[in-house]
Amino acid sequence: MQDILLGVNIDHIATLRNARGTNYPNPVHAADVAERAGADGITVHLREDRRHIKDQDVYLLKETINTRLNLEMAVTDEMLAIAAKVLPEFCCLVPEKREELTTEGGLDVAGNLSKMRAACEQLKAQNTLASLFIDADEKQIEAALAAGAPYIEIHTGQYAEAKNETQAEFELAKLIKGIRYAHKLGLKVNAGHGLHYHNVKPIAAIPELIELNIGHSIIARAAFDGLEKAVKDMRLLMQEARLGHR
Ligand SMILES: CC(=O)[C@@H](O)[C@H](O)COP(=O)(O)O
Ligand SMILES: NCC(=O)COP(=O)(O)O
Repeated sequence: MQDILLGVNIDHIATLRNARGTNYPNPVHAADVAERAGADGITVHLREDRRHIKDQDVYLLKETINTRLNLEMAVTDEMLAIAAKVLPEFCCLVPEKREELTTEGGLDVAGNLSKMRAACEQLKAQNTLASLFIDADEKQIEAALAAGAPYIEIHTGQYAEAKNETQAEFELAKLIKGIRYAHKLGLKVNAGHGLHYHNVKPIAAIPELIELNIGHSIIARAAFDGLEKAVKDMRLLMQEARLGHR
């Protein structure tokens, strides 16, 4: 069975940096450590309010990382213009509300098909691989295909925030059904949001998944164990899951 890839989201390195307005910890340094620890890609979310990752971080990361940059952003003219200058390898289009603490759900691609299609066409024209961040919902999966996105990223937040084992199993079953359906339609399928060291294995074990994008839990673990070990430990759990070790 194919290895599953790990995209490390370093947003919250920038959260820590911005807490004091210092120039450390530096997201470029974090990306280097993560890549040397085995990250297959670096993900950053350039939010409209720049609460963590700033524009300069994105440009510097594009120039310095050795794997590939996945730029997460809202579907706005401002962000599409930035993506046209940065030219990231991947661009994951996500919903965004200024008042949200973190991403709360997937895009409504079905309800905004022409806008999503235009964004995917612009990204394709600049040779950036578009990924649409959506819930594991058949209507949204079909809309993502219609929009022309080669990738989707399935939102794992409801699974991650499940209050008990029964709810987690229910959400996991929904994710597996949606991921299998998207794969059958020919979409390349990633997943992410809220994954951590105690809930990642059932998701990593889903064979149709190409990559998991994980950030908050890795950066949190790095505060105690260091970023290199935090990344290596997450990758090990993902690889064990793929080999069938529960
Ligand atoms: C789309 C998603 O789930 C995350 O990648 C996103 O970056 C979360 O936003 P914060 O990093 O601001 O919590
Ligand atoms: N798209 C998910 C991501 O990049 C990281 O999400 P999280 O692990 O910080 O919740």
